[in-house]
Amino acid sequence: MESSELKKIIQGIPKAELHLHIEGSFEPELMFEIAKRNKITLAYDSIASLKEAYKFNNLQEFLDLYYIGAQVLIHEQDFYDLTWAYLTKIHSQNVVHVEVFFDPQTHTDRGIAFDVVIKGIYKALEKAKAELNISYQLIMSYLRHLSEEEAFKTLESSLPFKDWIDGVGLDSSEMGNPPSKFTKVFEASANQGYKLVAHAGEEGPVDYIWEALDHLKVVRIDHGNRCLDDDTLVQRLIEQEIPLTLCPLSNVELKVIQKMEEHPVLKMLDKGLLATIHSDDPAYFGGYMNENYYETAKALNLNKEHLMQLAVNAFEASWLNSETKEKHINQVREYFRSLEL
Ligand code: HPA
Ligand SMILES: [Zn+2]
Repeated sequence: MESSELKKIIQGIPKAELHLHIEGSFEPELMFEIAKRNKITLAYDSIASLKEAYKFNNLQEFLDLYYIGAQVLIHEQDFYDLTWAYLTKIHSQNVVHVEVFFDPQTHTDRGIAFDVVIKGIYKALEKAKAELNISYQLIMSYLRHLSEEEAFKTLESSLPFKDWIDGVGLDSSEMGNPPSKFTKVFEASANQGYKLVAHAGEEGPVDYIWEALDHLKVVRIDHGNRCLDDDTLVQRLIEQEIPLTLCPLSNVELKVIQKMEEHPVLKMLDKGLLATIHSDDPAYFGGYMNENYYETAKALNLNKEHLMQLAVNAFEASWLNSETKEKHINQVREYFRSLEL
């Protein structure tokens, strides 16, 4: 397929984004603008020099910069502007449903109140629902490099806003911080009615995916690249229809894979896994949903059937109710049929 035709097809697909860290959508231009109004001096003297620093050898090198960037977010308006910028961007890419991660501890640890963070994010999400017709779910992620006790404090802080939060996740430095470290707080989160997901098998071993399933009882695995190392696990994921939210550009940028041609998503689709594609931290990894679809399709020579399957899988894997899921899936199928006319 010609590049321009492929791009046009991808643009037109109604898409769902299920793996997105709102702090990772912080574009350098907006970061400088917010830093300026909050009278914070960034360690980089220009947008160009900040972008120059976006070269990572692993997850930790990225996280170090991601947490520094987040430090300029102080007021509710900052969180609102960050979220609104992301939502208008994905609207331009025909993303119609999003499940957004936010990391409260990245902010509460610097003295920003939980309610400041969530109110800014929530108001932008509600505006997008009303004005851009984007449906959403909100997922509060615990930082796994911190203790379970600190995660419990975050759970406690979230309770006044329980109606705004749909689920909890687990992110940050994976190696040395296995899912089992958070068994109790995930159980307590489930008791509050939160749905459960966790990053597992991004850099970490296949055992971490098993732990996320067996100890945390998650309904979805974020990344999960490493599952192909274990046939028994693959069978389990297929039988229980556990989705994997893959992030191809992230995987290349963080050297989880050496090049896009090695990305496991096609093998996963061939095996019948519920694999989906998302952007993770688009401001840091060089692309939003369209760019992730495009680079993956180009490198793996994906055809229209594959693209359709990926788009359908994302709605299937979402937390939309079954009627709305069906509606979106039919729209995806109709779109691909219309391309053949
Ligand atoms: O890609 C990621 N992996 C783990 N933690 C994260 N926090 C933001 N992005 C990521
Ligand atoms: Zn992630």
